[in-house]
Amino acid sequence: MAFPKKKLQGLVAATITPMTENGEINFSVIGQYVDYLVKEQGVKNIFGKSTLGMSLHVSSSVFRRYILPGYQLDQVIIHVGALSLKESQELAQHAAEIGADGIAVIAPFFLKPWTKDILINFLKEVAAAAPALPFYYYHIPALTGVKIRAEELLDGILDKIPTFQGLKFSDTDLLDFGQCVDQNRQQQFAFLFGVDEQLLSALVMGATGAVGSTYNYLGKKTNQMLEAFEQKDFSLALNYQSCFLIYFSRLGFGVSQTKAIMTLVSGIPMGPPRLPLQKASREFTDSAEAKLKSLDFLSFTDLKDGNLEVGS
Ligand SMILES: CC(=O)N[C@@H]([C@@H](O)[C@H](O)[C@H](O)CO)[C@@H](O)CC(=O)C(=O)O
Repeated sequence: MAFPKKKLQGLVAATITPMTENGEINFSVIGQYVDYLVKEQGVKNIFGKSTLGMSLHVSSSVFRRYILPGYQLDQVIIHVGALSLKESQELAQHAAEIGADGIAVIAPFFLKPWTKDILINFLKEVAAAAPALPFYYYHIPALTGVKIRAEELLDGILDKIPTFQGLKFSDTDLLDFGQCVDQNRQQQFAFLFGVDEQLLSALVMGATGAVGSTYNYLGKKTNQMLEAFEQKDFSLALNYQSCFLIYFSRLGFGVSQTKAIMTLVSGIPMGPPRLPLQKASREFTDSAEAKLKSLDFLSFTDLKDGNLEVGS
């Protein structure tokens, strides 16, 4: 099936769901948030109802707000995985109704599929509920507990799911990822990597884009890494990735931490997560703030020379 939309590539921010202090969705800052992503971080695609955005806790109607005209987003992909097939299908239909550019689905994670064929049959039924939308499989075995290799799943997938357009691969198994790319080159799928700390390695393996939490506040820097990679300046690209590894992985990447970091960096109040997740502690926020200041966060000076000692 041919879709009119251009291929999803480059960076895709897994959306954070802004909330008020009492746990309601804070619709009033969504416009500001989108503006920040596009203008300050150079990130024009979003992945809604993401893991980071507390997918199962948040209604899909929230994403209507991201699809308003004038927001300058290229693509809004909505994750429609749920606890039952019927619910996933309803979410898929809803995504189509509100004008999403694509849907993504994780493997069912409570009563789990145990073979490739069972998983494919499930995904096929969800995809069929939104036949005009590109479909992406969201592979995140550490959270779903479904360990079927992505490479196995992709074998012959277009015969079953004609709307299949790509893979969001949130796993550290680069061999599996590389095989997915290698064995499907002719298909022009989007191979979107989802472990931000390893993006450079995934680019080497053929990633065509990335979906992740850190692109909310590190989008600009990661775009510079993509550019360095494109220019074959691998040493500079490695400096960006190392800077990320050395400094940011120490801060922590959970939902609460990401909300706290994003609030500090963007100035947009992201609020607390919903239970059972806990708000980042005061200690975390204070130390993150000090760390970001000491890093001269917005400039990351001296990267070009490989000097990673920025304010450490
Ligand atoms: C488990 C998890 O949340 N992984 C993140 C990564 O972006 C992750 O936060 C990052 O690599 C830092 O560890 C994404 O793959 C998840 C994501 O895109 C989503 O929220 O749907």
